This record gives sequence, structure tokens and C-alpha cells, in this order.
Amino acid sequence: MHCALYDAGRCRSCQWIEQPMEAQLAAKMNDLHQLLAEVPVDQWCAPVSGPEQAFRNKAKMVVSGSVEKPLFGMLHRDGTPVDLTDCPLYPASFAPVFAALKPFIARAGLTPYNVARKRGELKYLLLTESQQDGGMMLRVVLRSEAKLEQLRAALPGLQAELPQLRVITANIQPVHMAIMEGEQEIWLTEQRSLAENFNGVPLWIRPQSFFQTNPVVAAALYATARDWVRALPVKHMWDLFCGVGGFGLHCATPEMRLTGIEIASEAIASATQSAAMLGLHDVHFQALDSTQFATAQDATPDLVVVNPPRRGIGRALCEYLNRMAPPYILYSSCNARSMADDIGHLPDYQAVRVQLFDMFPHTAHYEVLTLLVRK
Ligand SMILES: C[S@@+](CC[C@H](N)C(=O)[O-])C[C@H]1O[C@@H](n2cnc3c(N)ncnc32)[C@H](O)[C@@H]1O
Ligand code: SF4
Repeated sequence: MHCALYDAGRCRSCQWIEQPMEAQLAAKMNDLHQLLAEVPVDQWCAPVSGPEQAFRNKAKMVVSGSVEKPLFGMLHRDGTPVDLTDCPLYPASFAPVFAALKPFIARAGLTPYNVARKRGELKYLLLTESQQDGGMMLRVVLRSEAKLEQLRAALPGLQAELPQLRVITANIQPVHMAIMEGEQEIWLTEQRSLAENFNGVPLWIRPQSFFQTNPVVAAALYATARDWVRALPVKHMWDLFCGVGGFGLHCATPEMRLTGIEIASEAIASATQSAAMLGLHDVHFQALDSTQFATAQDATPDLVVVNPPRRGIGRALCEYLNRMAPPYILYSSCNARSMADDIGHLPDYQAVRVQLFDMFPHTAHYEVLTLLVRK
């Protein structure tokens, strides 16, 4: 893929961009084979990839420059700002939003935060688009509430110009560090979450909850999980690290009992709302630590889905799964190294099927789905 910012040496985030997609996929498959070298796999499925560009539904922009001429993008290590509004990973629909946000910042008087001087208010802009209808969520990350009223006063003009901005919030991040968001979220619109839909399953995008950033490949991942699970005799499943519920909501049928566990309560609120829309009644989503939840249970479900952060599920959860022995485990991972470690700690399970999903093109990262069956 071609990226002018990469060619100019201004952004090097996509380290594999010069390799054709087929070569990238082959290298990722090779990496996965090596990481699972000690794990016998019955069936390797063909890798799944999506579009080469314009595939991201989310932009996380550091705001720098001046209030009259803000830049949206990132800062190099030496503090030099780079404007990434032309990044080809974003869909074309982002360009007019970025273009309108620049003069809006001047009108609202939101001075970009200057990291070196520790001055200014506006730190980041986080923009997410729903594939369902092009609706968008904009989160304005501010250092404090000092400019909140100015932001509120300028908003009606922005909303008239960009009616696709359905959800707008201010996030207050007072700490001088590269953390993107703080705990305090202030909603500036009546609508609090953005409707999304993958494969006919309603999902909700909202602040403070994880949502997949490559919708085409994520939809394929959830659909595959659904197909694999529906072929198994599952009456009760757990979806651990469930986020907004994508896996559980795809796999569950009205006859099935679904328990979803996730640490972020905002994500659990979304998952609960989706389950109600689907008419699923035997569904129990709770905001808890997955390991603490699991290790406190006596009953074992037929299937445990896990989709942990990069660190994997960890030793304690592996030990619990060995002991409680659910017949099936479906492991979706964005870090095959930690997944391979975890599978190494599940000696009673056989990897029957593995499939790679190219969720992060032009980088070394990828998602992998593994079905484990009790031996
Ligand atoms: C890779 S995301 C997967 C989310 C979801 N399965 C999906 O498809 O969107 C990992 C999720 O684990 C959650 N998480 C992190 N630590 C956790 C913990 N200790 N217990 C439960 N959930 C946790 C995160 O908040 C995040 O939503
Ligand atoms: S993140 Fe965007 S701007 Fe940076 S190298 Fe990749 S495609 Fe180019």
C-alpha cells in the first residue's frame, strides 16, 4: 500500500507497509506456526484478511500546534508534531470531520496542550465511526474542566455542520503523561452510545469500553466463532473478557445460557442492552475480573470463550480451566505468543482448529482464533 506520510518519513507506524499483503499474511502465518510449534493442531484454516486501506473505524489524534492552526496526529519522540489527517488507514468519511474540527477548535478557543510547556487544554480527539449508518462518536480529551463551557457554547454550530456526530463527550485527563483518557467522562449530547451492527447482531460503541477497530475483519471473526460454536453441543457458555459482548452475542441462541464477564462496566451496559434487543433472556453480563469470577464458580459451562488483552489469560485461569474441565475452550487472541504460553498450561486440551485474522494490516500484529477440545 502507498502512504505519502510513510514515504516522507513522517510516520513509520506501519512497518510492513512496503510488503504486499500476501507477503505480510505469509509472514504472519509463519510466525503463528513457529509460536505453536509445540502445539499439535488438527486443522489450520486459511487466513482471513480485509481491505488494505481505509479499514479503521477509529482515529486517536494527539492535538498539537496552535489554537488557530491545530495539528491532529502524533508527536515524535523529540516532540515534533506530525499531522496524520491524511493517513490512508482512515475511511474517506473522516476527512470532512477533521477539516471541520480544525476551525471549530479556534472558535471554541481550545488551546492545544503543549507537552514541553505543560500548558494548554486540548490533548486528544478520539473519533469512532459506526459501519451501520455512518454515525460517529467524538470524544474531546481536555486537561481540565476550565474550557468546558466554551466547548459547550460552540457545539451547536459543529453539530449543525456535522450531523453525523451523534455522541459527543468531554473526557478529563489531568495527568501529564501519555495516557489517552481519564476516568471522568462528561456527555455533551443526549445520545450516550453509538449503534453498530455486525452480522445482524446489534452492538454499542461508547466511551470507556473497548471496541474492535477493524470492523470488516472483526465481523468475520465473530461470524467464524458463531459457526464453530453452533456446530458444538453447547447449552451454557461463558464469554470471559467479553467487552461489549461480540462473541457471546454472536454465539448464543435463545435456548442457550450465556454468562459474560468483563472488567469495564460501560462495556457491560452495552452488552446487556444488545442482549435485550436480540431477545436473549438467559443472559448474565457482569462487570467483574474474569479470573476472580471463574475461580469462585462451582458449576462448569460447556464452553468458555476467552478474548483477553495482550497479556493473555494467565496461569491462575489456566489452572482453573484444567481443574473444572469445560469440554470446549474458544481462545481469541491479539497476541499469539501469550496464547501459546497459555495453551502450554492447558495440557488436557487439544487444538482442533486455528485461524488467523489479519486485524492489523501493515504491522506484525494479528488476531488468532483457536478451538480447544478436552482430550
Ligand atoms: C481484547 S478486548 C476484547 C473485548 C471483546 N471480547 C470484544 O470482542 O470486543 C479485552 C477485554 O478484556 C477486558 N479486561 C481486561 N482485564 C480484565 C479482567 N481482569 N477481567 C475481565 N475483563 C478484563 C478489557 O476491558 C477488554 O474489554
Ligand atoms: S499509520 Fe497511517 S500515516 Fe502512519 S504509516 Fe500507517 S498508513 Fe501511513
